[in-house]
Amino acid sequence: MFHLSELVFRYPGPRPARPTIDLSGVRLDLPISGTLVLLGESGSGKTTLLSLLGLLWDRPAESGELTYGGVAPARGDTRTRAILRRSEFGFVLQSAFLLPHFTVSQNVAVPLELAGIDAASIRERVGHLLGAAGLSDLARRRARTLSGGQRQRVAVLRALAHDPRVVFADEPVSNLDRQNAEVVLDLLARWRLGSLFERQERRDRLLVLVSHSLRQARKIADGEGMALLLHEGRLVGGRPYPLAQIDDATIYRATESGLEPGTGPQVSAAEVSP
Ligand SMILES: Nc1ncnc2c1ncn2[C@@H]1O[C@H](COP(=O)(O)OP(=O)(O)OP(=O)(O)O)[C@@H](O)[C@H]1O
Repeated sequence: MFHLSELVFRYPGPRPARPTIDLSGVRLDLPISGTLVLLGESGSGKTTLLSLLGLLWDRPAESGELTYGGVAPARGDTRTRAILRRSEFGFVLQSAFLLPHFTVSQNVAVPLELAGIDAASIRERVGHLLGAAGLSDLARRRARTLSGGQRQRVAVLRALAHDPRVVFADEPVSNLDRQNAEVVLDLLARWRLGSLFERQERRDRLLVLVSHSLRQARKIADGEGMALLLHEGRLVGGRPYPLAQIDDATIYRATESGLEPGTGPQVSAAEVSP
């Protein structure tokens, strides 16, 4: 469970007029299950909120509280953040930060090595993942020689390799052609639902997804899922909505009229517990 309470965040540097993320008055409990889509116009704070949830900022929020599994790493506690990130989370960020001089296999193996898994099991799992992504032929290629689409597939495998509890994906298919996009979406869905690793439990993984496209988000979430709709760093309606209850007109109304949390867009907001 993520728990957020009154979270306010500003980037360091010249103090902007308003915080980048302003969840004053908002308390959220987000279970580790299903898909959580961060929606909103460009600059609304989606990537920033994703990086806060992913504990990528060693500088904590300006005020408020964020805990994961009951743990709130203290200011400056970079070690706890790093341990949680590498054991519990996987990241597919906008630029695929692969290790350029490592091979494809070595890149995918990184989280498994960090987890201290034995060499034979790593080889087996990496082979399985490369096969699932159609990358077996490229196992020995240096990452720097890959195309953009290949690189993104490797980045997704690396994010999923240790079967993390939460995967954060920031526009994971926005720069991909249809074929590569299908592969990436399929891998994310199979990880979440367990079939990628023959995991029985289907409901204990969370995909946090940033997307510009409601249609794409719906597809990835498989018709289910919750959405946080951001506008200028604030949470429209002050709560998550079922993805199925949001349409493009809702997003347009919310972002055009600058609705404050609480006044909400015209979604039929049945009390929702995400
Ligand atoms: N490292 C940074 N330092 C200072 N300001 C930043 C930084 N990163 C982002 N911002 C600012 O924070 C605001 C929110 O940015 P963010 O990237 O979270 O938005 P977004 O909704 O993900 O946008 P997009 O859809 O265009 O990716 C923007 O005004 C942006 O200029």
